[in-house]
Amino acid sequence: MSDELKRKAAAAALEEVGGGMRIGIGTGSTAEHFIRLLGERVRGGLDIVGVPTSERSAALSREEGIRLSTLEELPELDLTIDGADELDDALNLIKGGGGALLREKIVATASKRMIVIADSSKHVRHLGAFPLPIEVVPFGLGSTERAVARVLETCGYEPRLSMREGRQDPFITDGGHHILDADLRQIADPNALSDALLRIPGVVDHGLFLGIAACAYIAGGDGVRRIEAAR
Ligand SMILES: O=C[C@H](O)[C@H](O)[C@H](O)COP(=O)(O)O
Repeated sequence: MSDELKRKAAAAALEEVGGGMRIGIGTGSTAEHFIRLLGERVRGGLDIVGVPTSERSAALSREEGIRLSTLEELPELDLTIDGADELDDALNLIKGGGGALLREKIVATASKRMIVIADSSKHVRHLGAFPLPIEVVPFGLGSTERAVARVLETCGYEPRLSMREGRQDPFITDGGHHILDADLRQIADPNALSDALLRIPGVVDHGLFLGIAACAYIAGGDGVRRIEAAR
């Protein structure tokens, strides 16, 4: 069911893709539906070029016959279409459940518009039930973890942190970093938390995408809704 909803959200967002566009290609199970549907359109003659947000999405896009480029060749994109782990009414997001948050944020902010695709279970009143991914450099990991815990406490959260594990242990992102997942339950002030985390030198970025998404296609039992960010 949820997989079918993800496909419906992806199909609705695909309508926004036009010939000649430079498209940021997201990561995750919802984005994979988008990549497959985009591949069908490309094989049907649609001429676009994609910039993938992960090695996984790059591999699938190539299998689908989608022409790929980089932000070095194309520093500005027309549109990025990507999934999310959580989104609220203002279209603030938590991303990074699949570990691709850094490239996803770079690609989304290099785009004129970011469109989120999700099933309705991802649409929440307040962000935070999904653990917030925090990407950290391997050097100084112990100290960075302590600094993150201190920042969480200062911001009023219990510092429930876990090092994400992967096939290699710990998990390694496409950029060669690790991920700390912070179980915050509910994020009261996402902007304050974002600023505080980004002041820690060992933190590369985190999964809060604030004021980045322009619209979302959310698929539920009653169809696909399109929500615009109020700005
Ligand atoms: O790092 C992964 C990405 O941020 C994904 O877009 C996010 O985790 C949502 O993935 P899914 O569509 O599989 O729920």
